[in-house]
Amino acid sequence: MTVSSGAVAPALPTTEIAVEARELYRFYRSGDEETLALRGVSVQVRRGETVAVLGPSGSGKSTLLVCLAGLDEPDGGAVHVAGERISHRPESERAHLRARRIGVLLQSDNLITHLDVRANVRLAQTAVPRAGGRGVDELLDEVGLAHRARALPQELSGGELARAGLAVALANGPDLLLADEPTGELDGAAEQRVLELLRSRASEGRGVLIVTHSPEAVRVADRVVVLRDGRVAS
Ligand SMILES: Nc1ncnc2c1ncn2[C@@H]1O[C@H](COP(=O)(O)OP(=O)(O)OP(=O)(O)O)[C@@H](O)[C@H]1O
Repeated sequence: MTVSSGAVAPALPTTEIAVEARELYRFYRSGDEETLALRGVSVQVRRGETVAVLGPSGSGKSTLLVCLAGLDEPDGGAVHVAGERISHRPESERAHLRARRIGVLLQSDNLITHLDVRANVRLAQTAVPRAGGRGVDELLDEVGLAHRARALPQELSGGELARAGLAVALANGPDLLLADEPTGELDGAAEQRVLELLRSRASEGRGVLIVTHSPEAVRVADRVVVLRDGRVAS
């Protein structure tokens, strides 16, 4: 594991890059107040790589993650996922790219409340009916939730919800997995299992970026990017 400036190395062919963000800026305005959440952040995750993003509360970690996912638009800079630009495009195009290429796990969960766990995972696969993908049962087994397949989200514990959310995020076989505190709700054994799962997905040639405070997650990461005040700390 190395600590990185997050700087972008321009020489890699785009086929080797899961996500590349260049000089991202994001300003939030409420009334007269302006918050500079991202101030020129450049980050790259290669295929096969697990990157942990650390930083104090308010340093811009979640903002970076939603900009990489195309869930929010940066005010400046650009994001490319698997060589395709996701920033500064209509929401429908961003959603289409996300459904095919990206798995996202946010702190607020990504489950639809009136569908059981199994149906939630299946729904996330509808954009990618390609052969060779993992089936719903295999995914639920991998996250240790096969026995809760028929449960509704509100019937799950915090740790089970996190793992169901992860199964949904992995359901489309993403080139890029973006996860905000994927192990925050998990005990030691469950955390190990999830971290091993993320590592195994990276070893298949996917890029994995996790926002985390967990020392265990930092330990398994190939590289750490530290944010401070909306900038990559050097
Ligand atoms: N929708 C919003 N409107 C206004 N300000 C926001 C909004 N979202 C985030 N911010 C502000 O932007 C800054 C960065 O927030 P962000 O959530 O990205 O930080 P973080 O590093 O993820 O924090 P934490 O570790 O506490 O989750 C903070 O000052 C936050 O208050």
